[in-house]
Amino acid sequence: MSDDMLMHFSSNSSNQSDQSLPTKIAKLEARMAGKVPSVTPAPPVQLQQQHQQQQQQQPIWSSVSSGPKFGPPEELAGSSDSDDDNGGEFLIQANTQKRQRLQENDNSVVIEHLETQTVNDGRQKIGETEETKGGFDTNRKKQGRGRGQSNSGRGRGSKANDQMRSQISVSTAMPSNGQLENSYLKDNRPKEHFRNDDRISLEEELRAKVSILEEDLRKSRQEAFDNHDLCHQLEKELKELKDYEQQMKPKRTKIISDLLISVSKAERQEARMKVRQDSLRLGSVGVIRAGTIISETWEDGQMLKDLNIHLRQLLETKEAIERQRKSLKKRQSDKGDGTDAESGAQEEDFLIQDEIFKSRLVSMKREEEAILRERDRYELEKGRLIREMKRIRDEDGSRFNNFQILNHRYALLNLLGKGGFSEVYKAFDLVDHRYVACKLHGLNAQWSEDKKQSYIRHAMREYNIHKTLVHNHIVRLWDIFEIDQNTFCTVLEYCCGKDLDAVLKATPVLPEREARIIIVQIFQGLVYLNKRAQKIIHYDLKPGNVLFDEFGIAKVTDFGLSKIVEEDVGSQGMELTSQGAGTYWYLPPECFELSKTPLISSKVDVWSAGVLFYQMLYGRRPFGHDQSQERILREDTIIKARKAEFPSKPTISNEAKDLIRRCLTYNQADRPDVLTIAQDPYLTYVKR
Ligand SMILES: Nc1ncnc2c1ncn2[C@@H]1O[C@H](COP(=O)(O)OP(=O)(O)OP(=O)(O)O)[C@@H](O)[C@H]1O
Repeated sequence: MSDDMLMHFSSNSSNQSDQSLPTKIAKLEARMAGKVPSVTPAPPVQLQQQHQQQQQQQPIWSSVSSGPKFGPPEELAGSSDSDDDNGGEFLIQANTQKRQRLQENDNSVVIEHLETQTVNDGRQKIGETEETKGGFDTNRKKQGRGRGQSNSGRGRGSKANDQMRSQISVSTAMPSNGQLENSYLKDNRPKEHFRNDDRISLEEELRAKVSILEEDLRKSRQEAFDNHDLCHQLEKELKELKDYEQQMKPKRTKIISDLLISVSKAERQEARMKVRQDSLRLGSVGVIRAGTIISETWEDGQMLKDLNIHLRQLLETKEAIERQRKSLKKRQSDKGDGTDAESGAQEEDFLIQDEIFKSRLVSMKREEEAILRERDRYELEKGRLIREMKRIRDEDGSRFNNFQILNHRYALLNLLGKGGFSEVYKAFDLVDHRYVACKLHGLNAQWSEDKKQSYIRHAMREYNIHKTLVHNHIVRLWDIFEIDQNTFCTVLEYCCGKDLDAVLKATPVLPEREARIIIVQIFQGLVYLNKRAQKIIHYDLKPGNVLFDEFGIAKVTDFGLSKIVEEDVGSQGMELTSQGAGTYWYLPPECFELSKTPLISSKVDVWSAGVLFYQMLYGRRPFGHDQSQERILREDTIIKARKAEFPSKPTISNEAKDLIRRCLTYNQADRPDVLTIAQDPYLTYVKR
């Protein structure tokens, strides 16, 4: 072969795709010499080096795997044709290689063992922290998990693992090509030459990987340790906070109750001061003694005295003017009918004089009416003052007036009022942080055990009915507990507005629009009571049992006399076994039936609501308004209450009157029940 050609081939040999150059050169030389060379000439040193480089440049997966599948790239397969041409020589070489390989086998076993061990070591170490199922797959899973847990871990560990992953994916993606495998086996010589170096570099590579993984593991452990530490620290802080909260709770409670007590004390002082001031104007309670009997009497205040003096003066002046007018008329008639000019002037004088008196009398009438209105206002103020005086007196005499905390929870503040057997206090719930009304039921210590038991049974019945009621127009009952042997407490939703009784005392006649919305709310509460599985008759609907919250929402309260309607009750109602002491002005005729046990139903509440509505509109009750309870019973006032009369003033709509008539239907059988009357168009606010 010429030097030029040799140069050409040697320069081409730098092209990595031609890996069988030595063989080709040998073939060409033989062809040029016209014979097949008996001994293949040793490849030039340059080519040997290139071949070595090619071996080294083979991807890592080819050295990791010792199986034929992972053979060299396809150039080897491409050179197989020419290999067939000098097959004999190749066989000799292959045999020689076989021998060498046998010698090396021992070494390779050692190295393979090492490889396996290194990989296993790596796995084992990883397995110390995470579950290992074996193989790279497991490693991959770990890597995935690690990524989720630590970003830094991803950067370090993932590079090595990505490399491994690519090796695996390439190896699995390689087609199993028999030709390729054979050619690889046949042309295995260069590999044999570099096997040791490859194994060493592989070993180093694996070691590097293992150390990266170990480093990763160390860092993950450190992170886990740090997190554990942090967790521990947070737990400790939480516990400290809880302890602190626990420690502070009584202090906080104390601060809240102290503040509430200060406010309540200031309110008490203010209330007493106002009563003193109002007393000067409106009057006060004096004591009169008649022999050994001491009784209280009301002494009017300056306001009423002044009004009365004014009224008296007005009357006196009015009488004087009337007298003057009479004498003027007398003089006029004595004079007779004059026809001259003088008598004509006198006549005009009389007329003017009379007109002055008449006009004065009219204006005095206006003044008198104003004074009478003032007197009415005075009476209302006097009533409010008397109630407030009574409340203060009750508060002063109450054994719960010293701001006790009941049941470790309810801070009692000021007395709201006193009922027949109970005192109602405004209180603050220190647990739920809201105002409540605590109704303290006191049993008279003088009562027999039987009477006490009966009272408790009665109150428990009320509680059991009331506690199940949850409606916007029914006062909620939150709690019940015993205070001592003779006292227990029910905790109610606090309604800071006045009750309807107080409203009507201050303003006896309400505009129809206001009265209507109040009665609509009461009926909504009643509808709720009648739509439950266990229907309830309130039986004691009256202005004092309708409370208002801060927004003016009306709520029905006091279920002390209420009755649960039994399931098998007929259309006429259930038997009224315990008559109770409902307020007679508001009870229907059937409740006064004494000849037989009355049958009652929700129609009782319909009647009461009718009386309430009438009272709001006309400022008086339809039956027995000025009568005492005792007189109503004695005179059978309600039994005789066949028809309600409607005063001409104030003017009330026919729809309102019709509703009242329906509610006050004398005959119980003809009276609509709650659910029926609730359909009345006057009680619905649907736009038409
Ligand atoms: N939940 C409440 N919120 C605000 N004030 C209330 C509440 N319950 C009752 N009161 C007020 O407490 C006072 C006494 O109430 P209580 O129900 O004991 O009296 P009563 O109805 O007049 O008496 P009785 O129950 O003997 O008929 C009344 O002025 C009432 O307005």
